[in-house]
Amino acid sequence: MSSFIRELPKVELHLHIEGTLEPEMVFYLAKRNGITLDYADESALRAAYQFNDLQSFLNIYYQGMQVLQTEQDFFDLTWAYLARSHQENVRHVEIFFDPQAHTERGVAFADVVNGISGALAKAKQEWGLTSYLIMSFLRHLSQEAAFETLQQAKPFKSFITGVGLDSAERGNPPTKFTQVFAVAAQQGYRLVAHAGEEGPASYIRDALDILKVERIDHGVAAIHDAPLMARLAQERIPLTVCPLSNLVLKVVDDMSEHPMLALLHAGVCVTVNADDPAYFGGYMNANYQALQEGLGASDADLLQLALNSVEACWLPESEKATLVERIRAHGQQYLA
Ligand code: HPA
Ligand SMILES: [Zn+2]
Repeated sequence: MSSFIRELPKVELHLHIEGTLEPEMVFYLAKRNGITLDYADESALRAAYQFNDLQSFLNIYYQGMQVLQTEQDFFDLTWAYLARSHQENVRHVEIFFDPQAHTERGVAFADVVNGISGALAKAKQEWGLTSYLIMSFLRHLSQEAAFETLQQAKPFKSFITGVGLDSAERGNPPTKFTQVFAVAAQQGYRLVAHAGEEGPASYIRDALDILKVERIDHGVAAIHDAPLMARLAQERIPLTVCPLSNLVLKVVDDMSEHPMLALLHAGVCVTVNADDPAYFGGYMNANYQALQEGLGASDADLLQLALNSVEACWLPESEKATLVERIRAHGQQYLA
């Protein structure tokens, strides 16, 4: 790992907190909560992390998170992620959580949000690590279920900045959630959606034009649609791209075929993110490193990607300016 990458100030915009659940914590929480697991030990669990596509990952992902039961569990999970991020010089994060994956199992919405928010507040206090929380609807469930979740979120509105859309993409188009996104916007949530990960470029268009999202999560399918790519570049619509995720879930066959640099050099506001790092082999630094070693990204490319993340994030302009200054100073130190 180069010191350029390690010391680069970073912003993370596409991270599922449940996707940071490391096998060690699965076993620790299972024991604490009196849950028996189907795996003998941590390495047996890790060995089950063999994915062919998004669905094969989601099956393991929803299974693993069943050890998350109490507010303290959500606090500990989030705290471990933030400590790791702080170590990797991540300065600001905008993270997803999947409330329906927990309330469906009988966990209280309040326990989920209070646990996560408590850790976010502590990281801000201790390290100045800033954050926003994004509530993601599961797209394999109905729009009605999403409406119920939006209702449950009402008392916690001050802790939740945005609404997103994740889980199984194919067959669950953005248009399935048109009304609930419109109501969420009226309530003051900012909007994002996963689109164009496994699904077609048309899902990216529909997320923009029908759901009215301001950022696309993944969006790599845009590489197959030249007019869409031109529009993304022209309007500087951010894509929160996740290189190691795309490799592990076989969205690309090899990192050398990843569209990140083609999108970057076409002027699209692409950003680097970890998605579900416990499952995909690495956190932020590992994703930057994969782009450098596997795709041949230069330090100047990585610097631009980090600047794009600041442009794409939801911090107030004054805080963005501070981050831009730090990243540029880092560039001057290394690239002069
Ligand atoms: O990458 C993802 N795609 C869709 N749903 C998800 N839920 C967690 N990670 C993902
Ligand atoms: Zn994701």
